[in-house]
Amino acid sequence: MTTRPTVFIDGEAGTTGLEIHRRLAGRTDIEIVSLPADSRKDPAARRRVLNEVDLAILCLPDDASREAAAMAEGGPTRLLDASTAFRTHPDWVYGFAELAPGHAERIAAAKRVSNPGCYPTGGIALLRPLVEAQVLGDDYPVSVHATSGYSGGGKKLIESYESNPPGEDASALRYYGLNLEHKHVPELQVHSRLAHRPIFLPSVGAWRQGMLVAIPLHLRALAKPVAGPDLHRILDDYYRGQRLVRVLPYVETSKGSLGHLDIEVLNGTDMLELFVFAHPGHGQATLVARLDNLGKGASGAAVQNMDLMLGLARA
Ligand SMILES: NC(=O)C1=CN([C@@H]2O[C@H](COP(=O)(O)OP(=O)(O)OC[C@H]3O[C@@H](n4cnc5c(N)ncnc54)[C@H](OP(=O)(O)O)[C@@H]3O)[C@@H](O)[C@H]2O)C=CC1
Ligand SMILES: CC(=O)N[C@@H](CCC(=O)OP(=O)(O)O)C(=O)O
Repeated sequence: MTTRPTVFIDGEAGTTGLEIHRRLAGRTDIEIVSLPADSRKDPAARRRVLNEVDLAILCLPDDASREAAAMAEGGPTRLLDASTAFRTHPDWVYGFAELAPGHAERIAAAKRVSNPGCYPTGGIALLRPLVEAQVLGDDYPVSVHATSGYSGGGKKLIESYESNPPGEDASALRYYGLNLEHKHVPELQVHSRLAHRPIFLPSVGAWRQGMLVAIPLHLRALAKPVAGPDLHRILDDYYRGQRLVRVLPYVETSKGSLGHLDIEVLNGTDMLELFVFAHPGHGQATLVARLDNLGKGASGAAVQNMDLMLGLARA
């Protein structure tokens, strides 16, 4: 009889932890280890389990993740962290399997993997192939405009939107991160391989889940003389054969075709869709990523990384 790998979800009662649980329900190739509800925040109980299982998935606030990683330091347990704490840490492998050729294998071999942020998943997926192709110079002044369903804000923001009456945070749509200090900027810059900090303008609104990430480009400012179809071909080649990243057909906007994208289309899936819109006459393009912030933007990516790390099928 073969033993099944054991998996502990630290923070299993939170938004990301519950979604991972839901995705793993019914899986017979792993064994989920849980703490009783009354000891799920007990440091001694967590330390014990964190050193017993094959893989621990940390779905905790940053400080609690750092604390859990310290508890598991030196032990045999492999860690997959959903927080922002280690996403640019040199000892941790960034958990975006489609980042570059061979990257899924790096995740599979790693002892420490950091699951990407939801917004950077879209931004990096669009930028990295163009930087690698030296079409987008690493010094291009990148701006990323993105919008997310409120579940991206975790339990507190969900309660605010779903309580009756709604909390004061529950606006129809609001910009935030206007201090240009959003926690996702470092990973967006590092893993896109940009020389300078991108400007990142996030927004959140009154739908539960679903995310769009848009990057406008002036074609004349690119490092090579390329047109919209070239940008599309680079992305299409880069992600060919990937199960969870789909590059949609090129859209030449001057031909009056598709001029809008809906945000909730991928909800409940782990898919990431990439679009290139360009207007040759104006020399302008918009790259867009669409995803479910709780899917490929969080729990879906975590399960994909878990499968890679444990050598289970599907990844
Ligand atoms: N929501 C999202 O779309 C995404 C979130 N993330 C990241 O995942 C992590 C979790 O986020 P999210 O699920 O949204 O957050 P939530 O606030 O929904 O859940 C966090 C969970 O961690 C528990 N917790 C807090 N401190 C401790 C501790 N010291 N020991 C044990 N458990 C603790 C909380 O307990 P209690 O229930 O008592 O509050 C809660 O259940 C964060 O780092 C976030 O940045 C990543 C990608 C997307
Ligand atoms: C709408 C909203 O508040 N979103 C969160 C990001 C959610 C997310 O996925 O970020 P992490 O992966 O880093 O937790 C924010 O902007 O802080």
